[in-house]
Amino acid sequence: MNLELNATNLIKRFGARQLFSIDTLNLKEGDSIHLNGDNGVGKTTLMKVLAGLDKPCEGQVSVTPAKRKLWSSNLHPRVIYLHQSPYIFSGTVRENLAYGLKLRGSSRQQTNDAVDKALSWSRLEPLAHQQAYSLSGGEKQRLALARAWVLNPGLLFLDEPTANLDKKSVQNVAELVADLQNCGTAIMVSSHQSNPVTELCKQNMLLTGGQLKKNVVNEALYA
Ligand SMILES: Nc1ncnc2c1ncn2[C@@H]1O[C@H](COP(=O)(O)OP(=O)(O)OP(=O)(O)O)[C@@H](O)[C@H]1O
Repeated sequence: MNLELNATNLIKRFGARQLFSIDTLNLKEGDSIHLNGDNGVGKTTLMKVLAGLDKPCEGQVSVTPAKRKLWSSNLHPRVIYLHQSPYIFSGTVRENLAYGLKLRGSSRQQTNDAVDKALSWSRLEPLAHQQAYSLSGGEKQRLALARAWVLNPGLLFLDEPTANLDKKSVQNVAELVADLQNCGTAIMVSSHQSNPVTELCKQNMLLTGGQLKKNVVNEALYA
C-alpha cells in the first residue's frame, strides 16, 4: 500500500535559534528528492523530524495510512532514516539483517529466506558471517541499505550516504538506491553537493536561511 507523509507548519528551534520553519511538505511513494543545503543548515535535523526520530517545536508530521509503532520511536515501520555513519548492531552481518525481521515477528524460515535475499541483493554474501563492526565504511553502508531493504521501506531518508566513501563504494550505494527507487520507495537524500546518489533524484529541495525551497526540478535527469 502506498504511503504518504505530510508535514505542516514545522518549526524547529534549538534554544533561541530557529533552525527552520516549513509550511508544508508532502512525500509519497515514487518521489525522489535531493535535500541540498550548506553544512549546518539543518538537513539532518529536518530528516530526523520527518522520520519521527526528533520532535518539532511546532507543527505536525503524519503518515497515511497510519500504522501502530511496533518497536521503535519511528513514525511508521516503513519510514526509515539512515545516518551517514550507519548504526551497526553487535553480531554478524547475517544477524544484523535478521534483527528488524525478528522484531516484526517473522518466523525463522521467513527471516532466513529474507536475509538470504538481502545478502544477495547487497552482494554481502561473502561477508555474511563476519562481525558487522569490522566491515569497511562502504560495506557498512551497503549493510544499512540491505537492512532497510528487507523491511520494504515506503520512505527512506538517506543522510549523506556517500560521505567518506571512495568512488567504487559510491557507485555501489547508488546502484542499491536506484533499485529501491525502482521498487517504489520514496527517497530523500541529503548532501551539500551533487553525487551519483543525488543524481538519481527527480527533485531538488534547498534548505537555506531556515526556509525550504521546494520543487526545483533536476533538469539533468530530463536532459
Ligand atoms: N541537539 C542539538 N542541540 C543544539 N543544537 C543542535 C542540536 N542538534 C543540532 N544542532 C545544531 O543545529 C544545526 C543544524 O544541524 P544539522 O546536523 O541538522 O545540520 P546539517 O545541515 O545536517 O549539517 P551537515 O551538512 O554539516 O551535516 C547545527 O548548527 C547544529 O549544531
